[in-house]
Amino acid sequence: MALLEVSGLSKSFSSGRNLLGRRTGWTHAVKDVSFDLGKGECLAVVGESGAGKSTVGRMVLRLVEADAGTITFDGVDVRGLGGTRLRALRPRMQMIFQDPYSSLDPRMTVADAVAEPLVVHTDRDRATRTRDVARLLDRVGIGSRYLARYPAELSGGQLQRVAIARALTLEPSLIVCDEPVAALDVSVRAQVLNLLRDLQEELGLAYLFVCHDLALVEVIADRVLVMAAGEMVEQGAVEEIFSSPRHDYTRRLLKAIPVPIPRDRHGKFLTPPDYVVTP
Ligand SMILES: Nc1ncnc2c1ncn2[C@@H]1O[C@H](COP(=O)(O)OP(=O)(O)OP(=O)(O)O)[C@@H](O)[C@H]1O
Repeated sequence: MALLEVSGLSKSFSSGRNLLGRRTGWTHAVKDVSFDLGKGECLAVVGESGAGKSTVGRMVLRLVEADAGTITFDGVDVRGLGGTRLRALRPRMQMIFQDPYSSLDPRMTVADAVAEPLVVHTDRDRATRTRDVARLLDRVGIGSRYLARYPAELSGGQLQRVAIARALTLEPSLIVCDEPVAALDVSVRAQVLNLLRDLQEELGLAYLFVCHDLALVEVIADRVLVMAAGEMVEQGAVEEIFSSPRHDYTRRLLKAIPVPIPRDRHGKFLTPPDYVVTP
């Protein structure tokens, strides 16, 4: 059984109101999307802007309510869950957003931001929390001198590492990564991607990796789901889709791949100063 099974997922948003306050139309953001995601696997959801990628990720976590379809996580019908049972499931499914500046509370220190899920969802005492937070921050490459800093004092790359640590606090088995490196400087993208890859391997995490950059998909993902205008275009193993795309739309996306981040012979992204970033 897959960790996550999604079937027939659909969502429309009201796309505006006229002067009388009447709805003037609907955007069919996601139409009949289905996929499976195994434990420890990475499925990339790709497509152009507005294709419906983020909406799929948000529906899986119930941050946006689906209009139709089923979402089964570890055998549990996610759409059927209410209050307490949904809260109980939350720790196991986390999200990393594109913009770490807006995903972290500017009034919380780094230590408090990472500790917060532990305060809300566990009864660990302060000393245990402090130890766990320090260990997590260390694991994502943030030294203890940053514990008392505020988000405004950190760089984008450091903040995204803090957001990753926060997502890991409750030991999730699935993380929805919504364009997690798109807002970062090219020079730190590779570092954050390597971190995500290493964590996935170490912790057996499954990633639903929303992304528009196919150059990253080739390295980070096992399988890829291509979306256009809310619909599934095709899905399959990355090698299969990259070497023999069945659909013209996928071929166009593949042609538009920007210059990839260089990699070493093990597939690890090279980080400066191993290569020079030319803007
Ligand atoms: N909360 C919302 N209210 C109204 N329309 C929305 C909302 N969220 C998304 N949409 C619309 O749904 C469609 C799909 O949006 P979505 O953000 O899922 O696409 P995307 O593929 O992730 O694009 P991007 O890469 O630009 O984020 C778009 O037309 C968008 O404007």
